[in-house]
Amino acid sequence: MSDSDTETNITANYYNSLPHKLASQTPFLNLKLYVLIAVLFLCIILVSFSIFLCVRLRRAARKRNKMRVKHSSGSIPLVSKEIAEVKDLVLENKEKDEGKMGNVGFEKTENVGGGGDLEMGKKSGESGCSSTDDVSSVDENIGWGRWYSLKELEIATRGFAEENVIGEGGYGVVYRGVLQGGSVVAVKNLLNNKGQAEKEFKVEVEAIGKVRHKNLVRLIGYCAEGARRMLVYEYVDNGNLEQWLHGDVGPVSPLTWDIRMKIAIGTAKGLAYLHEGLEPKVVHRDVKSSNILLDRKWNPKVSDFGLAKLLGSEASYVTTRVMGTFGYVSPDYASTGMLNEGSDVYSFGILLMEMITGRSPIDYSRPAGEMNLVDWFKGMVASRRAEELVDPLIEVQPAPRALKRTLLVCLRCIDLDSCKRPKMGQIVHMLEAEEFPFRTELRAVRENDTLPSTDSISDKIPHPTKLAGSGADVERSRRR
Ligand SMILES: Nc1ncnc2c1ncn2[C@@H]1O[C@H](COP(=O)(O)OP(=O)(O)OP(=O)(O)O)[C@@H](O)[C@H]1O
Repeated sequence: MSDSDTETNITANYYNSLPHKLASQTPFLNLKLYVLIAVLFLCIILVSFSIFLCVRLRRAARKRNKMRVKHSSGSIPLVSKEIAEVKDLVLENKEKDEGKMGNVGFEKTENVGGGGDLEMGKKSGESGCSSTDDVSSVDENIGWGRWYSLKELEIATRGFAEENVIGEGGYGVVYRGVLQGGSVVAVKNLLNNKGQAEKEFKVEVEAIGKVRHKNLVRLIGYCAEGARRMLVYEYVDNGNLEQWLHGDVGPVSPLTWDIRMKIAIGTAKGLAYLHEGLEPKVVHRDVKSSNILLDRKWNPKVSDFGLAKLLGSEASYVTTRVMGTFGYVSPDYASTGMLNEGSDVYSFGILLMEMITGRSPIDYSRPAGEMNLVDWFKGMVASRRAEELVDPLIEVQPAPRALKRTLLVCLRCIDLDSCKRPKMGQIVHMLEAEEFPFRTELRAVRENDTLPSTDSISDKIPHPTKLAGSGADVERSRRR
């Protein structure tokens, strides 16, 4: 091979080599190949990063949505982060306790005069829901409300869109919906949780389907299609009491003393109707601030009847599984499983304390002596520091007599002896009556120079945080 041949070969090799190819110009904007490759590589990295970012942001938004309650005005306070964490802690503890409980199984009950199972009133052969055009016949069928088809509720909630989520409870997600006629409703889409949805569904329909009271949230219908169970309620547009008490409302709470009393009295009226105005009577079993919905005029409406029990007159009801929410469950019900309306009265007493003080029943973020509201409350009353109990976010202090009256109602509601607790109807009168405390109560106040019952109550009320571990398995049956 000649020298010139060798040179030609070397040149040819060079032109075929990778470095040369990379350095060669491409038709795309006359860019060199390696520049083009670098640009492409950068683009791929950027696109992947954007996708990753989108996914993360969506996940975070979904998480936030779960914690948040959305409302049309956007002015309703979110529950503060502190409270949310405390709730999580309580839940964690509960879950541990439930774990300890093991598989207790179904609620074993001895019900004297209970309500029995609900007949769903479904026409035989139907798939479960009405269609829009058979509304009138369905109305005849169930009397108090109507069935909704899945399709109707899908349209009302825009396909159960995330932006229509109002909140999420242990039994499912609640959506805001607008029905075809324009009326606004809340749709609770029950989780299909091993028959629990069916149970909650039946209980709610049975307990409040026919009930009409301005202080009880109205159930206007339901949907049962295949395995889907949904409850349709009137929409209450101003959030719930928990949000207003523990959310971020700034230095002054919009809930003045008078508004709080209006809420307390309305709630008491709603419960009095359940206990004293119905046959069989209804025990709510989950009276707490997040179950008190509020309208724009601060009218309260008791909601969430998923744990309610129907008790016939003279009914005594024993359950091996105590239901309710940590901090609100009465000690006697927790330890014996004996259920009567006194359990709701106790929870109402705790709720009233919460309204006076602005504190949660159990708050792990507080110093040890203040974590348990009942203990702290009693201690303050006993050491005659009742004025210091009032929520610092209340700008105008209540009149001493009004404060005394309300504190007295609290203490009577949480009497360890459930028979000594007042009935809800009496509580309404006590809260409304200007002349209450009555002469006898005042005498006791004068004699003790403090509020009556305090001493007798003080040592007896068990620490609610101890309930779950003390053999009384407090089970909220919530299922997150
Ligand atoms: N009829 C309604 N109108 C407006 N908001 C409602 C209505 N019913 C429920 N909500 C809101 O939806 C959210 C979830 O309610 P839900 O009753 O399912 O759960 P919860 O009471 O918060 O928890 P749980 O049922 O586990 O005790 C709450 O923030 C409540 O304020």
